Amino acid sequence: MEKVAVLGAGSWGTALAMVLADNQHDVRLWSHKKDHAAAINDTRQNERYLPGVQLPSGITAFHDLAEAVQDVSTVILVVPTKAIRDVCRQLNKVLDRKITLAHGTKGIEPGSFKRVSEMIDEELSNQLYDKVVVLSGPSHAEEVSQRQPTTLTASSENLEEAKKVQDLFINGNLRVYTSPDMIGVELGGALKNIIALGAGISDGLGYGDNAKAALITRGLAEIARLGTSMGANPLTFLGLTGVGDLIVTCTSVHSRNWKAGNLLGKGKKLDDVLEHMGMVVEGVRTTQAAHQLAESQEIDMPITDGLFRILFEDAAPRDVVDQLMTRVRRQEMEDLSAILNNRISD
Ligand SMILES: NC(=O)C1=CN([C@@H]2O[C@H](COP(=O)(O)OP(=O)(O)OC[C@H]3O[C@@H](n4cnc5c(N)ncnc54)[C@H](OP(=O)(O)O)[C@@H]3O)[C@@H](O)[C@H]2O)C=CC1
Ligand SMILES: O=C(CO)COP(=O)(O)O
Repeated sequence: MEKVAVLGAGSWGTALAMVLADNQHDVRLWSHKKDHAAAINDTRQNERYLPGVQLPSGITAFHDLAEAVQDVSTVILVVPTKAIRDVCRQLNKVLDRKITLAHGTKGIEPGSFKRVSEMIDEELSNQLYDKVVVLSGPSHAEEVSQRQPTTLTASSENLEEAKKVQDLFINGNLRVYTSPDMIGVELGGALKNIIALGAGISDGLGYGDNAKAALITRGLAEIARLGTSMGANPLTFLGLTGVGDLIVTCTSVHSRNWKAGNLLGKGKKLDDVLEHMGMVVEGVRTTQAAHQLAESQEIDMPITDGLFRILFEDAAPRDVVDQLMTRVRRQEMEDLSAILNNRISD
């Protein structure tokens, strides 16, 4: 049994805490809100984020970060991307020894284009951990909390650290693989949220399965182009954290990104949609970041560009679909082939 702190008491932090408790670990679930931590301990439920789910007795909620991380061997960060830097700065003040550091957050920071592990590396004192581990894959909290079969990948530049995280989480309901391709795993998890917004819009507009399959596969093509140019292994995008997560997020009723896109497709305004959601919709900020990143890398990302125009320039979704359908004729794999050829010749 290990003492593990899960920082972020939203739907995903709570579901991951449940897996750890099922595996007999002593789990400290940290909420930055005092009344939220107290309510979790009192009711043994996280009513706001996972309503109706009974929490195992191995989970204790904390509001005081110092108490939450006291004597833990591992810290799992599961706050939204925009909160990562702030929580790391708070951790510097309260951690007093080296721990295994993992995160389950899916995003890219606008402006800096940093992946979550890069943000952590910039903020957290390097004496406190070795290499960050990312835990990612097709995994909605609602199903994990019902102990339905799910798969994840733990990736790190230090595979021993990834294996520690694999050991902590793996059980009969949750199969955890490892991967050395941190860049590919983090980018796949972050970028699929953009395509899921697009899939929701497509459904909201009343388009059918053909359109969604096209979005998923052409979305995967542009994710692979950007990811490969950033140094990822292109094969990673064919795995759980690439096409796997893309499928689940574009097709599941649980997806926050799909739901937000669906409301946009039905004509709702972005601000109203985000207010209505009440949970983080990472794809919105990631669209901004990926749009900037693609421009700086000179990578063609037409779906991401279309999403950017819908979200930030008030473009009409139907017009964006028309523009995507009438682009210049292409060979299906030409851009990715060119990027791979460049990498081989470098
Ligand atoms: N939900 C899922 O199924 C999955 C989510 N993820 C990823 O996990 C990450 C978290 O998502 P999820 O749990 O769904 O999000 P939720 O919206 O369900 O919860 C977010 C949690 O983070 C808290 N929070 C927000 N800002 C801060 C802050 N500055 N400091 C501390 N805590 C903060 C929120 O508190 P408050 O109540 O105050 O807002 C809330 O408890 C995202 O990157 C998401 O993409 C990955 C896989 C699956
Ligand atoms: O990453 C997820 C599933 O793997 C969760 O996606 P949503 O944030 O769209 O719900």
